[in-house]
Amino acid sequence: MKFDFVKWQACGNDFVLVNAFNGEDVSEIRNNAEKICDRHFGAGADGVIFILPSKVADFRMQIINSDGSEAEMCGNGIRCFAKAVYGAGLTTKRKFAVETGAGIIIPEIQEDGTVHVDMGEPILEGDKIPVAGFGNGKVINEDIIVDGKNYKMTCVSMGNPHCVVFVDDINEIKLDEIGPKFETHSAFPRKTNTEFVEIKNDGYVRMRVWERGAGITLACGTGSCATGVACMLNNLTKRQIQVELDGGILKIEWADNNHIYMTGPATKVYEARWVD
Ligand SMILES: N[C@@H](CCC[C@H](N)C(=O)O)C(=O)O
Repeated sequence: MKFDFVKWQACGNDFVLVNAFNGEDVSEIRNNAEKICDRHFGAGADGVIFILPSKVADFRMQIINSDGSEAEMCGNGIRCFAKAVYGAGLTTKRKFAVETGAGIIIPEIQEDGTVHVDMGEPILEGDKIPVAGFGNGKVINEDIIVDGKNYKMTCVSMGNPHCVVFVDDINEIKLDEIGPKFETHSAFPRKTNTEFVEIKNDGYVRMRVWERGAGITLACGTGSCATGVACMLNNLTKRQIQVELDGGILKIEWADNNHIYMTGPATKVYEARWVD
């Protein structure tokens, strides 16, 4: 397997980006995502992202988690994607449309190098909320028992599933122990990403994440959007907040048009060729 790739990171959430915009066959790369993401025997990444052509948008983005599973959307990834396609000269537009498993997402590269993204509307009920046993209604501040302990969860889909849990002290959460138990809990037939959130004030929260298919990561963009929505649904914050993650800070807004807007950085790390 030989292919060129570019390593990107956004708030420390890191990705191998592969350009297949001209219709290259990337099935072998896709099937080897777990090996490529391995931090000891591979390039090391939280996921592999493919730049693909689209019939309905300027581009299509596909994200494969580090365990080889496919996700519908990736918030940090789309900021990397936006700067990668612009930097590679695949578009001259700074604002464009990207087809994802969560619908059309619109990133816009700002003058300061950050990327402002229209992440679309959050989904609060229906079949995209993967919570069994709670009917099809909204899941806001509902009980869930995980590993014998009762937690209050709010479930938000940004195209991909998120379970947001508010805690008094985030430093007391043993993410590596409890994260996998949420991910594979029977309440979530499609598994879930889980965000633990401590409210600092009505405009600033601290969040740590256990990602479906990737485990502990330094940041999650869709998870930050879901966190913002959950904060606002529970009347804990204003509609514009900053989410402090282990790898950086994201600005999240739930606007009057019901769209979520996310703003944050994305940085190229290196270019390389995989040869094995
Ligand atoms: N880190 C991403 C989310 C990646 C996908 C997630 N693990 C899933 O399976 O849904 C982000 O920044 O949104």
